[in-house]
Amino acid sequence: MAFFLSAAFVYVVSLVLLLLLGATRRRRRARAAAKTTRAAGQAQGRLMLPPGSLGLPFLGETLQLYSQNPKIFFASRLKRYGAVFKTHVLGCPCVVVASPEAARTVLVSRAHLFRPTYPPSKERMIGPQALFFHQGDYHLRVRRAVQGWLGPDALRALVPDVEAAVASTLRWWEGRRDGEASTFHTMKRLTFEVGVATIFGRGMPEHVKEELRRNYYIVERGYNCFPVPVVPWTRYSQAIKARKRLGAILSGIMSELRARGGGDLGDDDLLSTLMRCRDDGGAALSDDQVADNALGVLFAAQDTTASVLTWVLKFLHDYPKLLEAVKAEQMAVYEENDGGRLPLTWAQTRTMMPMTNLVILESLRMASIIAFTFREAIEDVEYEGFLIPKGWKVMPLFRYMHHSPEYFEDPHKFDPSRFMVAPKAGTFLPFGSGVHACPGNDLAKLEILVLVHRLVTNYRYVSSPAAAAPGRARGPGPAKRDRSDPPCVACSLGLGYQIPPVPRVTFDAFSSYSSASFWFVDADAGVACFVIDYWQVAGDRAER
Ligand code: HEM
Repeated sequence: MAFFLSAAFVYVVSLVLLLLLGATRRRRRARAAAKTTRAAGQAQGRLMLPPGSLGLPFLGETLQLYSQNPKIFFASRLKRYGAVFKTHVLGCPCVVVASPEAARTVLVSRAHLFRPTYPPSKERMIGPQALFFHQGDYHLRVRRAVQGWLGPDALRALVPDVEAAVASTLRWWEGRRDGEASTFHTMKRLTFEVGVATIFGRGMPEHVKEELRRNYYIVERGYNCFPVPVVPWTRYSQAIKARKRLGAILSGIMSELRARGGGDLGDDDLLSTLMRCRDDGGAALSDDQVADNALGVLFAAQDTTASVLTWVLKFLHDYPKLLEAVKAEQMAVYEENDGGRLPLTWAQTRTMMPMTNLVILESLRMASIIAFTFREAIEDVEYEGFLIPKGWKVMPLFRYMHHSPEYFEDPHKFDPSRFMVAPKAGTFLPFGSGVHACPGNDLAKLEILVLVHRLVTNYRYVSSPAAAAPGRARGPGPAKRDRSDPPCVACSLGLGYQIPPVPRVTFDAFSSYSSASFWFVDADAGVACFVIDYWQVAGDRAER
């Protein structure tokens, strides 16, 4: 027996050593390949393109990207070529960068050489004058206005609105029966409410809000569809029409604001802040510019935050000890607020919720809902001896860095305590970096903190027996509160919902709605894929 044990031990140790050796060799080979390419270029007195393959003519490597898990597509090339490589996907030659240094170069230190780039159909849908698509003076001016409005003073005043939106969303969720509302859709309701309060202030009449919501969702449904504008019944055409209606709604609101204020606009929302925004010569933004930016912010704020909220709830559900710790700190706030009778304050969200904050950071890392971004080189750029030609796309891979063992020990483990020590600079970029970094990050965190506070102090997680029935997936959702339960305890979970018939997905456990909607042309399918993927993975785990 002792002999077998020691043989097994020797076998395991040798296997581990061999694996480590293999990984080191692969890394060394990738570095050598990059060095050889660079040296060959230097010898000929010219810059070389980064290593990698441009694949087939026209198609590039798009088929490879779509026919496998994107994570594997990128990981295999990163292993072979190193942290900077070329490829050709979705019709564009592209340089992929996956090191903090390269990401910093593209997004921060030489950001002026790389402009943000989106497909024209997406620009048209959001509004071509929205700040995401610009750089230079116009971008800076609008960004200053948006950033100012999402700064600490504005957020402090916004806490009651976020609390009210959270309370009404949870009340709405509580009343739903199984199958009526997934977590993600419910979180989207919440983020829409908060977005509207932030952009348009408190006084928006309910019927205008409803029109806004109706048209917004039509736009959203068409956002990821193949753009066929001439055929009137496609989702894309419908979305373009709805976008025009949204522009008209905003125009009406602006006229009303002007009429009411006689030109002296109030300052309690983002819309009026944008209307007051002037350039150095004193010229105001046009109504189209204001509308594109207001709707752009609504768009940027919604699915991102709803996605992260969904992941936070999933992780709290999966790690009961963490849930207990989060609940303990939230109950302290609840008690300080006289059993929830007093409103939450900005100061409480900043100082009394350290554990919840760590859970949010770790959820942002694990889910990495914005897996990457795109830029385009506006001239030939030299990076570390390589050429990034003018017009090529550049793709910083955030998720790859967030899941790299080089920067995060045991990266697939959900461990909020890792954030008690700040990560190495430039390795954790859930909100991007540089001139286009997310100005809404504090608002997003505020929404999550307020939701978690309300949820864990008023509800409890339960498992619905219906959820386990064959053909149904168990997902986080509302279960009717059992009045015999002690009040003010944790969160009700356990909705079962019918899985809609959608294509299988090939994501790993930490794919997300946002990336799913990127890979699938249909936004609804994207939502369903996310739900299926996530619960299938949960099921697999339970069987192990
Ligand atoms: C957890 C939620 C969120 C995540 C993960 C997120 C992530 C990001 C990222 C990665 C970028 C940079 C994209 C790039 O460099 O190409 C970005 C930009 C942006 N985000 Fe967010 N975001 C979130 C919530 C919000 C919210 C709540 C708002 C507004 C209320 C917002 C407004 C914006 C805007 C306006 C930009 C463009 C900034 C510019 O181009 O200057 N985001 N976001």
